[in-house]
Amino acid sequence: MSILVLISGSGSNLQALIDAKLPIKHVVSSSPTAYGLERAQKAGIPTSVHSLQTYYGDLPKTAKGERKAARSQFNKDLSTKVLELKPSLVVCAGWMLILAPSFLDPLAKANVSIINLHPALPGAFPGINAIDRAWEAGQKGELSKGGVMIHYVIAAVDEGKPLVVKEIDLRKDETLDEYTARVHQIEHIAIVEGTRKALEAATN
Ligand SMILES: Nc1nc2c(c(=O)[nH]1)N[C@@H](CN(C=O)c1ccc(C(=O)N[C@@H](CCC(=O)O)C(=O)O)cc1)CN2
Ligand SMILES: NCC(=O)N[C@@H]1O[C@H](COP(=O)([O-])[O-])[C@@H](O)[C@H]1O
Repeated sequence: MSILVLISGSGSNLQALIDAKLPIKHVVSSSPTAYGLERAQKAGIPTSVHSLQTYYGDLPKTAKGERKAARSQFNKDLSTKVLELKPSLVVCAGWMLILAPSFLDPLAKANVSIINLHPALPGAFPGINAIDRAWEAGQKGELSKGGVMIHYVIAAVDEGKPLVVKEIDLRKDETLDEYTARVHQIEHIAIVEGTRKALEAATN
């Protein structure tokens, strides 16, 4: 049993997985400057970088067709790299790119599940900046609960079946930084719990 972790940034959730002694086989970062790469290397975990910018090269943003093709190849090549490493499970721990069917389909065919950490409750604030959006809704009195979930990854972003859901109360007298710090604390618990659950499901 082993997991492959996808990251894009600081890697504090990767660090939670490392500290919990989960069987991490490899870490792939979408960014060559992600601090999470240093965390993995310090823990003796092999790493690699798979950068979308490398596939885009000098293509201008107006070259929509060529960029779409490049992004599909990025996803296909990522699936090849991942499947060559034969993980039991892929964990998106702050992976900040939407995964295309050219990645999802080969993994589904190989029965390799993918899970993701998302800092919101099921059905709320899909996509990026979910922490800020939840906090703002709380400040406006529109929402009393934020949260964190670990969910299976499907093509529809952040709509896969939840594995772990943890609610967090939204407080009017709390700054964004204070709320964010609480969310991160819960994330680090949820990602270990969710990864253990998904690993168990993958082996049964
Ligand atoms: N097909 C799926 N891909 C991903 C999922 C998913 O559920 N299905 N979860 C995400 C993680 N994530 C939220 O939890 C997320 C990350 C990034 C984005 C996004 O819009 N990315 C943009 C780039 C954003 C930017 O850099 O400013 C993009 O990919 O073009 C949405 C959701 C992981 N992938
Ligand atoms: N939609 C996904 C998303 O927004 N994920 C966010 O990326 C961060 C990664 O932090 P890390 O690199 O320190 O683990 C996490 O805090 C999580 O909220």
